[in-house]
Amino acid sequence: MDFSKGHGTENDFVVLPDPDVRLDLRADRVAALCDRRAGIGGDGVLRVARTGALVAAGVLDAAPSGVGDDDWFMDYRNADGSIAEMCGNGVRVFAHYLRASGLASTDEFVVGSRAGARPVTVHHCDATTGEVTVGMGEVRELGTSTATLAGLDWTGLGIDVGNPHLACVSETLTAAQLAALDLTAAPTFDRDLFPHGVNVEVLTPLVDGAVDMRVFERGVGETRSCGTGTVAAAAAALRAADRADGEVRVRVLGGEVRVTIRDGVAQLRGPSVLVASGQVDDAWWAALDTAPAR
Ligand SMILES: N[C@@H](CCC[C@H](N)C(=O)O)C(=O)O
Repeated sequence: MDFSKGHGTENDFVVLPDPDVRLDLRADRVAALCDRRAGIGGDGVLRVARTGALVAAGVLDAAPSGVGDDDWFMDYRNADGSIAEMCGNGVRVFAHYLRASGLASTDEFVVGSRAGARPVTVHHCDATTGEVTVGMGEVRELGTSTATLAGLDWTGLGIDVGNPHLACVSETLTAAQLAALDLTAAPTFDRDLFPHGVNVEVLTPLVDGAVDMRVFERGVGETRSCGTGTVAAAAAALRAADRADGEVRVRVLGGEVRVTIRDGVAQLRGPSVLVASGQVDDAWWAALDTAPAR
């Protein structure tokens, strides 16, 4: 079984090319692959499959609107094996992988996701590095809510960008205070507003077009970046500054991305790095079937 390993602003993924959907990506197998000590390690898995093949295999009920059977589909899984609708950093790595491996032959194409079609533009690509803009679709505001994280209460804006976020802008928070927060424990949040869980972002206010952000991701824990989270953060930061549209540079632990929001629709631009490729050992993969439940 071939794999590649890549990251977008240090949000890292195991990329599994599986065009015809032969792999059974059970949650325990995904978690084993993402294990940083006993597996390859990653915040998630990106299965590279044809949309039609995922439907035929019963992984998807139907192709999402705007996604054709022959389009490549990013079948995204969180490190704990759960399925999420979208991954903004993942789409950049996915598009870079398709282009670098020759599976995509143009710089503009559509990537399928459970949240719908995500058009990408590959600005630069070689075997190792890429720079990609993703059309992230509609930014839907869900209203104000609160969460407890790092022992503190945060008020934020619930935002749906295909997956759920609570983006908390603190007007008094400095970058140094943000860096000092302990984000090891999972947040508590309003389960009525977020029945399927939520990704929680904490960020500084918009200054000179930029914010600093940290994130606790559903199904993963703290990550060094979250692309959909940066879109939610940008939307919340603009809203806190009484604006709806604009461009925001979002600084995360793993680097920086650029989010543009116009008329409620977002674009995300940022880097991708492909760091390794190889083969998952067949015996290790097969032994997962007899390993005790994790
Ligand atoms: N890291 C991703 C988001 C991955 C999904 C998220 N953990 C969820 O469960 O919604 C990104 O870059 O957007």
